Amino acid sequence: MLKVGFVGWRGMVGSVLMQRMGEENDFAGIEPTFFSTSQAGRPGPDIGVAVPPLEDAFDIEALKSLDVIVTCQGGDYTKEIYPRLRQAGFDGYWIDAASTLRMDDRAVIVLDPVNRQVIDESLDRGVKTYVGGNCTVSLALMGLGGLFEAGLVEWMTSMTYQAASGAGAQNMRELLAQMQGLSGAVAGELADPASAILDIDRKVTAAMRDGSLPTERFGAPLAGSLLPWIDSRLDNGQSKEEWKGGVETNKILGLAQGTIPVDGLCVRIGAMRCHAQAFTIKLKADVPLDEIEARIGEHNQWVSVVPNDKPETLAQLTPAAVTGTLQVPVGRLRKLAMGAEYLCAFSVGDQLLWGAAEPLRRMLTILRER
Ligand SMILES: NC(=O)C1=CN([C@@H]2O[C@H](COP(=O)(O)OP(=O)(O)OC[C@H]3O[C@@H](n4cnc5c(N)ncnc54)[C@H](OP(=O)(O)O)[C@@H]3O)[C@@H](O)[C@H]2O)C=CC1
Ligand SMILES: N[C@@H](CC(=O)OP(=O)(O)O)C(=O)O
Repeated sequence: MLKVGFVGWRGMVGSVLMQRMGEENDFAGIEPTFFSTSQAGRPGPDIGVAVPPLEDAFDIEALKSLDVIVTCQGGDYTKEIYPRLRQAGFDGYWIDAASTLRMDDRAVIVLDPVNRQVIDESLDRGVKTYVGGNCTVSLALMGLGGLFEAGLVEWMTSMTYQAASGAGAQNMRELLAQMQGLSGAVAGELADPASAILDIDRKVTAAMRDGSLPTERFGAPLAGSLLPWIDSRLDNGQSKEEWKGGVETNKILGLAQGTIPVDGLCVRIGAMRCHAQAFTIKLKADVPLDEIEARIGEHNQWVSVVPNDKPETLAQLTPAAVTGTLQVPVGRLRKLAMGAEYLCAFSVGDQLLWGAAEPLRRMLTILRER
């Protein structure tokens, strides 16, 4: 039985991972040990069977004794522990949610419905480091995998609408507190159907600008607004989040860097945990729309094609409809006015499931079943 250590299981991504592993009965086939950077000695999680107290996540000797380490603890932890652990002789598998090692030559980015072949070949070659992809990248490939698999994509832009959860649990709370602040600023007017909408708008705008909303996490009001910048700036003017779109897509697909250019703008919006993306896809040929829909819809069991009409779109293609599910609907499929090889599409996906925890859970299953 595989000895598996879990680090970061208490966090938001880790909790979703624990939940999914419970739902899929994944703990049955492994011998789990739970670690913490701050709670060593405290009771472990409730996984249906007794588990020993939490171990110290900085204890290299304890970590070294494992076959597999799954970490959702974050990049700082990976930066500190991974090199020390490998140097100390750890030869087991390292499965990680953080971006730190993604572009490292020793690591494979895992998204098995899309790149199972890359994963299997890497396992055969003895690769021991497997990292989940950036959430928007994984969700784009889960949705449009059928087009990439058929070699139809010449280039793609992704304009994102990213949820607060991508920035962390505290950011989700801050978004809600901002919403509360805005509605509180006009509570009286909202209760009075006769109040003037321009008065309401003026007060809401004033609340957004007068510093009364909490902005410690996002740095600016997100509720009632949006933030067209995610992560740090690179020298070429891209944000780091935008850079990941190109480099991670090609790496996941097992292609040389730059083979399929992918770029766009990444924008934070006031959704809770579902990322959405609007794509412009330059096809290599004028493929009919029904063939495109078939290729997208048949690629994996989680993707679905939403008919390009308003009622179906509002019912199926929104964060409200998708959140908490593994579904990745793709809709608004039509050829753009630029020409028959220019396709647009819109997709939505839960960024904590396929965007973070699910690829890791499935990588552990692949190891367990080998
Ligand atoms: N958020 C996201 O959407 C995505 C995140 N990731 C990666 O996953 C990493 C972790 O992200 P995320 O899960 O959002 O991080 P969290 O901040 O939710 O959790 C990280 C760690 O914080 C510690 N912690 C301290 N206080 C608490 C508390 N009250 N409740 C729970 N945990 C607490 C826990 O470690 P301990 O037990 O050691 O104290 C926990 O494992 C990120 O750094 C990123 O690298 C990857 C993809 C998406
Ligand atoms: N940066 C993403 C979330 C995330 O954690 O991404 P990454 O795993 O690439 O650091 C967002 O803000 O929505």
